[in-house]
Amino acid sequence: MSDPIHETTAVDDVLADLARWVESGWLRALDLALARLLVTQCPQADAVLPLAVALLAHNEGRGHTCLPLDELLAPPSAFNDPWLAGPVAAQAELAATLQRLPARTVADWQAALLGSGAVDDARRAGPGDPQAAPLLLDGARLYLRRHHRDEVTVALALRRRVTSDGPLDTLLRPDPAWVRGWLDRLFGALPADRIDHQRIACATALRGRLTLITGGPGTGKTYTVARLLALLQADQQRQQALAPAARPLRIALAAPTGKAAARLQQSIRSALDGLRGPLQGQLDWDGLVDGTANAQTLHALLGARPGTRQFARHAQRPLEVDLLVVDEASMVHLEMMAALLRALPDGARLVLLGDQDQLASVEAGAVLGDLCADAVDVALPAADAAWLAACMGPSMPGVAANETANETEGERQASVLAPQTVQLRHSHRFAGAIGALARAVNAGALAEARACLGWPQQGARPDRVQRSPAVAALSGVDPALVVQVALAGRPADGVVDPADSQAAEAAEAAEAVSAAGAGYRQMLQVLAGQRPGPKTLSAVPAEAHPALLEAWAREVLRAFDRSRVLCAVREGDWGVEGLNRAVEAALRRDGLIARQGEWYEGRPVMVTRNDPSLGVYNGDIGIALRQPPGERARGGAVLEPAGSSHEPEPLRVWFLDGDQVRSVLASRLSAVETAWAMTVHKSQGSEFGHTVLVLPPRINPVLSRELVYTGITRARLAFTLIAPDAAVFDAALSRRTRRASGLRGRLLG
Ligand SMILES: Nc1ncnc2c1ncn2[C@@H]1O[C@H](COP(=O)(O)OP(=O)(O)OP(=O)(O)O)[C@@H](O)[C@H]1O
Repeated sequence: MSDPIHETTAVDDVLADLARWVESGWLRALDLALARLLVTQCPQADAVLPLAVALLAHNEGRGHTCLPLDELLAPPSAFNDPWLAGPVAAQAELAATLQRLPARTVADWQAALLGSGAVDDARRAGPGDPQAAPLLLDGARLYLRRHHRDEVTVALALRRRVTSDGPLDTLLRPDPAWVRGWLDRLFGALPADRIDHQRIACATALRGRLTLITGGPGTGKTYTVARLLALLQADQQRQQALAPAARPLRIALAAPTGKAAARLQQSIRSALDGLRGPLQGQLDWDGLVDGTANAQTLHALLGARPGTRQFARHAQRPLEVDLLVVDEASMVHLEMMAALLRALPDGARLVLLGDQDQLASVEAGAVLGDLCADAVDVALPAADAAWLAACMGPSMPGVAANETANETEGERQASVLAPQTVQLRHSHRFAGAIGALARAVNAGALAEARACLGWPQQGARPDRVQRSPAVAALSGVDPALVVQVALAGRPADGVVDPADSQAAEAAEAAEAVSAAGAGYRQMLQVLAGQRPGPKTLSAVPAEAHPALLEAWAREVLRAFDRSRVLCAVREGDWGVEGLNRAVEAALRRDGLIARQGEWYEGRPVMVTRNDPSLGVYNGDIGIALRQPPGERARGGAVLEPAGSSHEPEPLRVWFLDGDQVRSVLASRLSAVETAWAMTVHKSQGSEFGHTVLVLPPRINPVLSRELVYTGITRARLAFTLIAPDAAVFDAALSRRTRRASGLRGRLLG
């Protein structure tokens, strides 16, 4: 390392390798640019620096928050792990580059990086140091400075919530018998031999300032939270009776996307409606209903400032809430979680809901997975266990809150969040074939998953294919490649949303099996057939026109949600781009859409960038509709006569939030893409009557068990898999997504 000529050559060699990897497409130009920049700024740096920087940036782009040097430098078999990404050939090249460098061990790399001038030691670095280097080394993990800061913020804030005495602990705790009485009222009396994790979640939340409720789709997370809200409201009223100065409970509901927030609000509202009758007179319902009337996106809750990473709410100007419920927490990335925790007052309760087995957030971090990773199936500390046992009554013998607890403390170091984490295990929605497939996929049980799909053995081409010409015609896919999984069917225990009456379900199911193509055709038929025409409009006063228009838009949007094509990848014929083109072509051929240019009536679009001034957020889905002739809408559904103008009415894009619709002029939406097909990533937080999952013909780094599981669990009634090669499905199931992060380690007790 002392020979400057050798060093320069080694750096150049590494840069040349990186440039080649950019050409071959597995490294981004951006990764190389960052490596070059730091080499220019630190001319004395060892050749380790550009390689580490490029790999760190590459990892960051794939959702990892750090570069773990120990894993990078482990023998090749270990770094074959998909987290280091890239095709096999790239991994071989990387191995060759690593071999060429004189630095071999983690200690060599640490010394080289810390001596480069571009990397600070996290254990010595001060937070606001103006001389700070752009990168931080924390033990064997290399970070971009901001990821390190966010990770430390999240870990410290969560630790504080579960370990220190906060304002909640000074409040008068309810008596366990009082809690038990309320749980019986909210959930019904419990058979003596049953452990009910939904009740455990409520008792856990009552005691602490942080509760994590995880579980697959339909396991009753929202059902539980509605009851938790009622329980906390009852507790607040109890406290107000004892200490009249105590103020009413201030509740906030939030989710990462507008769609998920609307779903949360709707589910909570209908669950509370169901409780109101039995509990009339025992709770301040108006207070509770008012407090839960408005679920927001996290961006809106925190006051996102367009074009910056700043929020209006932060530690110095915290949120004014006593209880914050965040749904779809698996989609919350590290930076957002850090911002949320900074803005949340110490005394407030935080309840995170999500499915830890789903895909992690698009941006860096796998926060929910990290928080829950060690938190399930561990024995509880005695005090927590005693509290739960007292609240649950005889149904909870001894101490095991997580009844499969099979390790004692000391055998495994568990997360400090373990006592505050509850996993719901019983799906109330998925009892049929879709549920069986989702469970098999989540467990990586290939034989079982293949059996659900009608593929008898590994390596064999499906021999029991149910052909679906509608999907095939729509997407230009060979019908032999389409496999449909049976309908979800009615849940075995008969639990069905009131809205899903049996007749509607049967009709919808029959429609669903005829595949997404039929679903889109049906949506376009609703669009054309239910449009309020001049005759309908002239028969009612002008003030009633907006409501008619809104009802039409609502029906079109609901019809669109009955089916959806989801893709694993974006590019190619089997990706979002190709399938969007194929669907458009098929619908145009059938005369169902009249595409002229980019915009056409019936075009479904997804917003790709937040625009608070228009009230649209990344992930929102809307449909372009034209007002009936002679009417013109401005600012939603406020109509004005079009006068004598014969210009076509402008297209407006309509969005559905729960039951509410709103619209924006299509010409004002600059960041949107067509959404006949969308990625599984973007579908998180939504569900569709019939989901068609399309896998690419070749194995791709994005394929994983979590991706397939997330795709399947978007289906409510029917699921169709289009897999050109069964081996791709097998490969996806064999790969678990792993995200490099230090968060899990920072939360160990
Ligand atoms: N203990 C229970 N008793 C009766 N019905 C229940 C129970 N728990 C949940 N359900 C019902 O099961 C269905 C699914 O519940 P819920 O929507 O709360 O699940 P979820 O986990 O929030 O689902 P998702 O992840 O899809 O949002 C709802 O119809 C709900 O009313």
